[in-house]
Formats: sequence, C-alpha cells, structure tokens
Amino acid sequence: MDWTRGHIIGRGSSATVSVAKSIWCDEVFAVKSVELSESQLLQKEQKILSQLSSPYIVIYKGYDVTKEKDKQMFNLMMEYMSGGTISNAIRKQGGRINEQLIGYYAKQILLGLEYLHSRGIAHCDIKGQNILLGKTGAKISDFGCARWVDAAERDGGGAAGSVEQIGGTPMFMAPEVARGEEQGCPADIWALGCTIIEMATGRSPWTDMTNTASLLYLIAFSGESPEIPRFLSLQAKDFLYKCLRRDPKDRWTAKQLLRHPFLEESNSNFMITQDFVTSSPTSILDQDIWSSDSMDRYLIRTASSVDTPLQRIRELGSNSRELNCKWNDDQRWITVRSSRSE
Ligand SMILES: Nc1ncnc2c1ncn2[C@@H]1O[C@H](COP(=O)(O)OP(=O)(O)OP(=O)(O)O)[C@@H](O)[C@H]1O
Repeated sequence: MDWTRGHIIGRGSSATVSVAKSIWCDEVFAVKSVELSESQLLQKEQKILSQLSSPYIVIYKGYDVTKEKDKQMFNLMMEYMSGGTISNAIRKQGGRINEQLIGYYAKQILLGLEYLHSRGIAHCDIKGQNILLGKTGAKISDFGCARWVDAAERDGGGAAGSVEQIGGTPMFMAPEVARGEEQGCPADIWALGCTIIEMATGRSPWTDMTNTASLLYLIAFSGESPEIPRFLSLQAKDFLYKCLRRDPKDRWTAKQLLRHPFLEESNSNFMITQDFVTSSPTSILDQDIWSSDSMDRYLIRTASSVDTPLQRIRELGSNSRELNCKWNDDQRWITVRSSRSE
C-alpha cells in the first residue's frame, strides 16, 4: 500500500504513532513506527495483531518497511481511533466517567478479552492508556506485551524457546505478576478491575503510591486489593470484587463476568457523548502519580530457584533507572520501557 505520513498522534516508550493516508483512496489510518533495527517488539505485536479479528480490538491494516531520512522504519498500520485513549478522555474532562458509560466500556473491553483469552492470548497491559475510543466505543490496542499463554504451542509466540517474560504496568499488575510467578488471562481481569477504578475515580487504583518497589511489594504481599469506590452501585462493586480477587484461581473469567448483572444493563447501542463524562475536583490532574515510574511499562524477571520474589522486587526498585533499554548480566532482566523522557 502506498501512503503518506501525517502528524504524530501519540508517542509510546519506543514507538511513534502518526496518522497516515493512502495515496490511492482517501482512507485514513494510524501507523505505529520504529526504526527497523529496534523493531523486535513491534514485529511481535504485528504478528499477534495480524491474527486477530474482533470488533473490540483495533483493526490490523498491514505492515511495511520504509526508508525515511536515511533510516529504515518498520511500520504497523491500524485503523485510526479518533477518540484517543480512555485515560485521555478522563484527563481532558478533568474528571471521571459515570457508571453507565463505565459499564458500556467495561463490556466492550471484556468482549475483546473474551475473544483473546479463548485464543490463548493474554494482553498483559490492560489500562486506560491502551483502550482506544472510536465511533463504536472502546477497543483494545497495544499488543506490545501480549503473549500466548502456552507459548510453547506457538512457534516464536512470545516466550517460546527463551526465558519466560512477565511484564506490564506496575500500577495495574496482579499479585501473581508482581511476585514474578505467572501472567495469564486472570491477570488481564485484575487489570480490567484497576481500569474500572481509573474510570470511576480519575485516580490510580493504588492511591498515594509513587515508588515502584513499594507498590510492587504492596501488591505482591500485603493481602490487599485496590479500594473499591464507595459511591458505585452494589452491582458495580460486586463486579469489581470478582475482578480483584487476589488468588487468580478465584477471579472470575471474562466469560463469567459478561453474565454479571452489572453488564446486563449495558446497551451496545449506547450513545457516547461528552455528557457522560463529569467533572470531579479530585481528578487525575491533581496527582502526579500518572507521571510516576509506576505507570511505565516494565518487563520483570520471573521466579528462579535462586532468589525470592522479595529480592526481585528490591532489585526492580533499586535498578529501575539504570535498566532502561538494556539487558543485565544474567539476561533475565530485560528492557524497562519508559514512556517519559528522563
Ligand atoms: N490506532 C490508533 N489510533 C489513534 N491513536 C493511536 C492508535 N494507536 C496508538 N495511538 C496513540 O499513540 C499512543 C502510543 O501508542 P501505543 O500505546 O501503542 O505505543 P507504545 O510504544 O506501545 O506505548 P507504551 O509502550 O508506552 O505503552 C497511544 O497512547 C495513543 O494515544
């Protein structure tokens, strides 16, 4: 496909996302680009996204390699989502999203998760920043951390043939992930619960936590779950309890949650208007947690026989700054991707 690159619409830790237009027709799409020499993760994302087809997942449009200003670029083409991310939507309004709209988005995210999980894929980085909004509502995007749950089944599908990787965004990490034990479909459900709290309160799921090591310790060992907003309806609260059970075996699956009464009322023809976003004096604008380390994406070391989860968390806390974009000696710590410029 011949196309022209337009203005930048988003920057992640490694990639830049621009609008683009086909030369032959007026189709507008989004293109996520990175230098070819550093495109390993984006190529993995392309491989996973190209196999997916669901109304609740951003539509894959292809990929190519281009030469721009003497650089070879790897480009992943996707549908353009004009509404930006859920986090942007909250931030723009300086507020929070009302319960009816939360139910509507939660149902769409769950339909996307059910589709992924039924194919043995865990997204591993569900959060407001990775849910894009468009004319039909919410879709899951950014498959940079996604993996096949049983990687050995898929040739090259994530961790196959290499040391198992666990990753995601600390603020949204499930206890078993923070401990470096496992990262399967239940971890996406925990992250969905955290995303619902993000939508309902305009705050991070763990308030007053800005230090990544302390946050991971709290999630891993405290026995606590994020506080469920008191002002939500009983059904919404119950839905969140089912998402935020600390034991992954007790957490409800996407399929079960889709039958929860909280979502029964959610109408798929629900009209999205600005009116559904309300102002709140205690919005995410009031806290700097969203620009803290804990909102960056991390890939963390998995459990080994020679250390304890506590040791791994301590290392993460003390090394997080130095870990940017490099492997460490034993090759099990890998890239810490920061979405902010230092
Ligand atoms: N299809 C799209 N349509 C519109 N905007 C998009 C699209 N894809 C991405 N964006 C914008 O670009 C930003 C960065 O995209 P994305 O999260 O995929 O990059 P990333 O490098 O994987 O990010 P990170 O690693 O920091 O999570 C998004 O937050 C969003 O604002």
